[in-house]
Amino acid sequence: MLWDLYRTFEFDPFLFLIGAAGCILLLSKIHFSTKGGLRNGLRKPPGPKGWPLIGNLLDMPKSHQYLTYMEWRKKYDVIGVNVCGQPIVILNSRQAAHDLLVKRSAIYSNRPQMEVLNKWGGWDWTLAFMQGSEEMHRQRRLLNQCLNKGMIARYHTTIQNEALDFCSRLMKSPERYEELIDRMSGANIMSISYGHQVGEETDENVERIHAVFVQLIKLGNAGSHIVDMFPALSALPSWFFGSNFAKTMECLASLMDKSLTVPYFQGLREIDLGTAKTPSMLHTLIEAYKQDDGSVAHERSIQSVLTMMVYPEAQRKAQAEIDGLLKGERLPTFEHRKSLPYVEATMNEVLRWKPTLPLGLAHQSTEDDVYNGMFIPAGTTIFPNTWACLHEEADFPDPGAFKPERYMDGAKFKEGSILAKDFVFGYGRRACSGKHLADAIVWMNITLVLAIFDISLPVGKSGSPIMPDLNHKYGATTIHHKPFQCNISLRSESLGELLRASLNT
Ligand code: HEM
Repeated sequence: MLWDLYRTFEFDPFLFLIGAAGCILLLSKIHFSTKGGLRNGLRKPPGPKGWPLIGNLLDMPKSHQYLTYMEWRKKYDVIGVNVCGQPIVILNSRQAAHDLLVKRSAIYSNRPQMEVLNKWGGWDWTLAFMQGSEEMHRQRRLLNQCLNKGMIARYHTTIQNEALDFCSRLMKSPERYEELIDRMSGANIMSISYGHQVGEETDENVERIHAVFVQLIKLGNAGSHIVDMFPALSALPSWFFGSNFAKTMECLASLMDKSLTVPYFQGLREIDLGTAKTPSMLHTLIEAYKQDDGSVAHERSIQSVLTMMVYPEAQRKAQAEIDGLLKGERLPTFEHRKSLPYVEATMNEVLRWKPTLPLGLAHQSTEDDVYNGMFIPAGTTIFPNTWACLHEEADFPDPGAFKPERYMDGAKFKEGSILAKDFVFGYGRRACSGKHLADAIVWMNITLVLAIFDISLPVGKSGSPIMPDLNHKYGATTIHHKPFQCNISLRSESLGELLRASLNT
């Protein structure tokens, strides 16, 4: 990056002045926030000691941060660090996450400034990275109107049809499972948001969602870039941070612009022509803004394939439950959800085992606060360590193992079980707006795939099964499985017939 900087930088007195002003602001911010007084004998949240001015910059892990924070948790469940003057608090327990982000949601529901994404990456219209404002409340209200729990039943038919379509494509080309999961996630978003049916094989809207997601992984969470820590630096042109960075930003901004406008106008045209699929959110809220977050649901679906392959016992139990209810004569629908507790437990474990957003999305506090004698100043960035909340040995013995049985009481779903969905979709007033929709999409796809297919490990030349690498990659915000091979085959010809027949009805 420095090399790019030298190559592209030519001395410009105006830029020099801006840069100098930025540095002064930066130093004064560091000076005042590290000096920031503690009142009446209150203490700071504990954490590694750090250095003058840069604070804990050198202590911060470069990758898989949630695991390092879990290590630190052995000493403290609420950790305070300070990176170049920016106070950061990491909530390492269910109790702390609930106490602050849910119970005190009124003052912990801002987002840290995401200058890089919002200013250069064209994300300023997306709710997820918006700071508290009238527009943010308006968007949440609109989304809630379309996606509250009671509304989701309106989309059941669409979700079921997309899942059947996915299964029929999977039946023809099982080796393309990953690409097909991508298509299915995008297709759900497109039809539910805009009433737009995606094309036969490739669809530019779905491909765009995927491309945005790939760029986003590179950029990541709050504080991933120096400009997010010191917003004054955003007065500099993007090329100041390297030509690659500037190109990535340009590409992301153009993708984001098209993601907003292309499907929106396509949807309006389809409504006008009467060719739109209904019901869609666009139908409900012609003027509403839309969110493209199918990518997270995508990773959930991939992980369910992975777990079913590596944990065949869980797969067999879930299939036995489905067969016991439907006798191989019908395919599951949403009506069967309550009668399939082991499938529910399996889904809960898929969500818990490797939460896609292990540190959620960062929140920011808007008022000074005191928690258990610790002073948390306004403007603190708060990371809920969702991974730690769902990997607590006391709550989930042997937390690294995939065990749906944790939630079972005999043949019933155990009352009072800790539900992963209370954590993986975030907390309080900024919790995921699409959580009920995502819950329905993930359930339907897991259940149909279990009902129709067997997923197994591929066999190598020596005749022994090839185990996938279960270590995951961690982008700046999200967990990703490493590529793996698997065998997906129809459980029986009659199930294939049932699938073909349901596609024709
Ligand atoms: C399995 C799939 C999904 C997971 C695990 C997930 C998870 C999350 C998480 C952890 C957050 C941050 C919550 C917080 O700040 O505390 C979030 C925010 C958000 N999600 Fe999702 N999400 C999923 C699917 C969806 C879908 C399908 C949609 C849209 C239909 C959606 C729309 C949003 C929006 C709009 C926000 C921002 C809310 C705000 O900042 O006020 N999500 N999601």
